[in-house]
Amino acid sequence: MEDLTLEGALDLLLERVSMIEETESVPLMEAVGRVLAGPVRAWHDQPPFPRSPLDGYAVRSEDIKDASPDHPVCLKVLCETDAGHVSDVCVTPGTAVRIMTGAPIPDGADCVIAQEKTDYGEETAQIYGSVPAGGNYCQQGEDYKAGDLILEKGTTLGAVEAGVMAGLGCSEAVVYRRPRVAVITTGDELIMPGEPLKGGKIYDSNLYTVVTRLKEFGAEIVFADLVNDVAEEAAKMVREAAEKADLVITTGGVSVGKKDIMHEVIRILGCEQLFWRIAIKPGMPTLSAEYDGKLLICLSGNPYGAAANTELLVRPILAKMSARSDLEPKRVKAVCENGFPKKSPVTRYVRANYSDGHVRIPDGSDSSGILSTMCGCNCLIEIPAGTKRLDRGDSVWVVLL
Ligand SMILES: Nc1nc2c(c(=O)[nH]1)N[C@H]1C(S)=C(S)[C@@H](COP(=O)(O)OP(=O)(O)OC[C@H]3O[C@@H](n4cnc5c(N)ncnc54)[C@H](O)[C@@H]3O)O[C@H]1N2
Ligand code: MOO
Repeated sequence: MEDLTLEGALDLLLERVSMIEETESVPLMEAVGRVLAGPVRAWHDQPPFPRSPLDGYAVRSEDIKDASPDHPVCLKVLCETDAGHVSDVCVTPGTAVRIMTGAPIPDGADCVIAQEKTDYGEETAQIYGSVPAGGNYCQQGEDYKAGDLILEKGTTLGAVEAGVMAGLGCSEAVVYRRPRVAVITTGDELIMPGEPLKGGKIYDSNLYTVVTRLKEFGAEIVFADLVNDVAEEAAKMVREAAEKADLVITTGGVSVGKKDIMHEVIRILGCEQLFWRIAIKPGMPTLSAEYDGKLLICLSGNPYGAAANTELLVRPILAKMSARSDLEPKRVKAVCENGFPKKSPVTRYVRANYSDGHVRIPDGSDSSGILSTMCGCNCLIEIPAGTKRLDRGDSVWVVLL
């Protein structure tokens, strides 16, 4: 099993999950990042009426065709119409309606002249220029027409899509339910941030890295807790978490030490083990099983290993469950701006910064146990198994975070 590649591990995991088909209606304000469960069609024209794109006068182009600063045309101003109000007057030969940006253009007018090209008259207005028919005239439905397909089923809603739906009059969006994920961190050494630091203890950082990243991927976190290195307790917690979740992620306790309890947890739960060990670093001892029809993915406890494998292993699973192609890992080619001296007996993923075709490895330790040097990084460099070293100028694949 040690020859299992990342792709092989992903195949084993992905074949056991499917897209969540359940749907729900959510307030549009909270719908960003959610996936539309059906197409959105317009039920009215946008804009719903012809409107003025500027402040000026709604006129008949015919009336002002010969107007110029030297030979102004004088029109009778019938009334004023502002945005949000409808005027029932009709612009007839020799007349105009004072109009503000966004107001409906009254019948009879076929163009709008900007107020800067007039004397701003209230009773009568001197017009100093001409506008062709249809000039400064936003047609009803120029954005979209009733019946038009506005957003396709499967669209991941962003801020712009939310605005477009709001423009249509939607206050809710019908979307697929989010994947429910449980996160459990294991280790006698762990204490929660906020508690006093005691001898031999460290703060639990994985719970925060993994939970917050999964939230960024759109998961609903239904369970998040830490547990001591006691297999029975951890098994109880996994059982409880799996009742609520579609997917259970744990960190720690997967290697070969006496306290690496996750192997025992799997036995206690009577799980089908899918794999243990992947030929990647970090994350070599990753363990996976299926429990009660749900995936249990046990990541390495090393903080960088947990963070990197949340990207490499968990993210593609959530992409599939939530039908979010925008979550699929993106790989690009880049040229190294600096080198990496270590050998890579297995495929290695090194934290780095990608910009404009170039990639730079940060100063400081690349160790699996160290997280701080990952701050500000936006990619993982994939160093193929068997590579002796990376040099400046080498071309590499990077996985964007
Ligand atoms: N004799 C061997 N020892 C180890 C091997 C091996 O092949 N033979 N593999 C090493 C590799 S590679 C890895 S990766 C680690 C994986 O260990 P575990 O996943 O079992 O993780 P732990 O031992 O529980 O923790 C590792 C490290 O990370 C710290 N940790 C754990 N959880 C958290 C957390 N939630 N927040 C912050 N830090 C955490 C923990 O204290 C350890 O220092 O095994 C190697 N050993
Ligand atoms: O596989 Mo471990 O996460 O390298 O250090």
